[in-house]
Amino acid sequence: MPSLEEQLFPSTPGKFKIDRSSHHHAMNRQFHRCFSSTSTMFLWALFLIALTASYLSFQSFVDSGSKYFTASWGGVQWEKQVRNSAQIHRGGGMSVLVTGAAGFVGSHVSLALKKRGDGVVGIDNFNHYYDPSLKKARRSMLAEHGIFVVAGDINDGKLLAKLFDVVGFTHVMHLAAQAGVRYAMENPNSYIHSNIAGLVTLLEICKSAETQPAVVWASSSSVYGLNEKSPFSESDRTDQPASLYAATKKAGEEITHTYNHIYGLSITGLRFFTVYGPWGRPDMAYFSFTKNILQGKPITVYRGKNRVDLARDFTYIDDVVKGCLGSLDTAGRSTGSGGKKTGPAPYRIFNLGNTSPVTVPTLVSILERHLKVKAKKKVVEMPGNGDVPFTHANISSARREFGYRPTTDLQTGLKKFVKWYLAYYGHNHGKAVN
Ligand SMILES: O=C(O)[C@H]1O[C@H](OP(=O)(O)OP(=O)(O)OC[C@H]2O[C@@H](n3ccc(=O)[nH]c3=O)[C@H](O)[C@@H]2O)[C@H](O)[C@@H](O)[C@H]1O
Repeated sequence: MPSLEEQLFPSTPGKFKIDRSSHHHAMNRQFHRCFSSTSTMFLWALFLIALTASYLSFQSFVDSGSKYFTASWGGVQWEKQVRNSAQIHRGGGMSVLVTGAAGFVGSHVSLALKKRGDGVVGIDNFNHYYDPSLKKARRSMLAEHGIFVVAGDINDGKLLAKLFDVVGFTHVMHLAAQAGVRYAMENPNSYIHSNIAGLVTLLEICKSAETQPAVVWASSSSVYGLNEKSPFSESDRTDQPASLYAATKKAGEEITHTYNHIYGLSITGLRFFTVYGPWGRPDMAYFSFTKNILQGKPITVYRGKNRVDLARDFTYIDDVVKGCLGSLDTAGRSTGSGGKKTGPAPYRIFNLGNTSPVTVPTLVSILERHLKVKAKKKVVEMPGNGDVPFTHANISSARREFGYRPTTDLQTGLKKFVKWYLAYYGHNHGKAVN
């Protein structure tokens, strides 16, 4: 389809063919006669100029119109919603911008903050990495508690700047990210878009704010990569990532460090260890296993080299939420203003794990017990797609700094997850109905 511009002003000379065949001589003569007088030519030129001018003004109308009509944010009503949501209802409370608020950890943290009286504004791009209807359901749940989640991308600097115009956020809880270890091989650019470019856009806005917020953000246990020293301590090496996901999270740790160093932003990076629970992520193993077991479909259980089972330091969502709030409470101020540093600010990194790894086959047997259904297991050797053989957090640093103490074992946490899953989806979710 030629563009409107091409149709009006063809750029290819070949498209303006003058038919010289004898059949059309009469028409051609008329055509020439038409142009023979200079006054007619002048009129034609005027007509063309008018046409061009009206086309150009139509174009600019379309441009400004699309900006106006497609904007999903802005306006008096919208600003009011943002302001109301950010309102603090306790003495000494904070106003927090939560990115990825319609996500798993984001929705839980938003709710916990709101419940204790802090102001919360969420932002989420509702992408299709997994079923957006679950994200929308989380947003409705948050709306019932007076939390407004703005539909927008953290790469939209104008939107972020606007949010900071409307609310003087004291803290940013940055949880928006492209998650998933193995999906990085399918869609590497989405990791760069969210975890690198989006992070930088967000930090640029934070550093430019008149009163800079303190930033707490989600790194990942995956930064330990092929580290074999166990348990993993924050000071262990993190220069051997096994996936692009891990590499972008590691890059995030370095990028946030430069913003701390140059602009005085207070930074806390949290290395989450395979977080699970109600309202969780459907792409994660415990969630997809549950779905498949209930549907009577086989599940694939990866196994490491030499038939060694894979293990994860599965961490229950409520424990992680406590860690997030503890981090926000102890974050310490950013020192800069309007892009200028006035002194050093804290830069911290904490493991938020459970300190007791569980193997994947054990995870499956716990699910079987809770679901009262036997799984059809297909055990295959771990493909080289980004997985690491095990994770195990040393959490003494978070314990020391803000009393982090996980209290939920996998058995108990999965029971709560299964209860939520059955209430939300029912027993027959996704089953073919005959
Ligand atoms: O701690 C993190 O920082 C990361 O935690 C999570 O990654 P992982 O620990 O890989 O969790 P998850 O996919 O649930 O696989 C769990 C186990 O099941 C095994 N697994 C997986 C799928 C499958 O089909 N079969 C299987 O055996 C698999 O081999 C693994 O051993 C987050 O997704 C990630 O976003 C990031 O936050």
